[in-house]
Amino acid sequence: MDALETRRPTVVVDGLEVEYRSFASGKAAADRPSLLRRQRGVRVVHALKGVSFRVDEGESIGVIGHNGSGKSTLMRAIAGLQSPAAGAVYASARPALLGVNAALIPDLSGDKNITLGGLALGLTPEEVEAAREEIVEFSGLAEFIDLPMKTYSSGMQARLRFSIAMARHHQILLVDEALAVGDKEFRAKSEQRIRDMRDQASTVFLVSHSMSSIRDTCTRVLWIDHGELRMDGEPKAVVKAYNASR
Ligand SMILES: Nc1ncnc2c1ncn2[C@@H]1O[C@H](COP(=O)(O)OP(=O)(O)OP(=O)(O)O)[C@@H](O)[C@H]1O
Repeated sequence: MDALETRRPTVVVDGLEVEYRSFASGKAAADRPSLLRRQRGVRVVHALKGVSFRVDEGESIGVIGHNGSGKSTLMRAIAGLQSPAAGAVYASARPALLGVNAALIPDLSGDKNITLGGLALGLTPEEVEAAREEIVEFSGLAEFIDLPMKTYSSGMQARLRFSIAMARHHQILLVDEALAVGDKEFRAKSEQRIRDMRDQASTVFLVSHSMSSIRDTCTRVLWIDHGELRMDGEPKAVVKAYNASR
């Protein structure tokens, strides 16, 4: 049998379109009569315009593109948090989105947030206890773990979130820029963890503006440009083309 035929698809994105509608405000909108404002003030942003690709188990997919190109929207749509205006997303398991904005409670200590985050991920209280030491160690925050999370820097908060999320095996993991805020040492550790997950046949999506993270971690790269899939291929080639376009 051909090697391609033995690979199992984990995520299929088919003609995905996403639109955001929002009301304009400010002087231009205020100058118009209210009825017109409602009609004319609606802004429609076509954030994804017919994106299609298929991902197989064991692939780690880098997602790159300029600010506002639609990368986070794509992650949210794959996670099921954003409904498509057209097209569809199919996944072999429930994708877990790890973003810098994942909800933990700032007033609670890092330690209490480990409990909260672990339970939110679907771990049992016993599994949270079993994982606690490793989470604290991976985060490198042992001396701060009893302090409220709001006293942490954004990098420290991101480290804790990433460490909690990694306590559970995910068949499909979406990482949106979480690595960018950690320091160099933590980034190297996190990238290794992502490679390990890939070796365990999980599928990882990594959104990043760091081309070195993308090259070191991913087996394939999607370049999203103005809501369209501009290039899909081998990391070195896609990163080179992207850099040349800037
Ligand atoms: N909630 C929203 N309401 C209206 N427009 C939105 C919303 N979220 C995103 N957009 C718009 O959709 C487009 C794509 O945004 P998205 O956040 O997916 O881009 P991105 O590639 O992740 O950007 P960045 O690299 O800056 O994080 C942008 O034009 C943005 O302004």
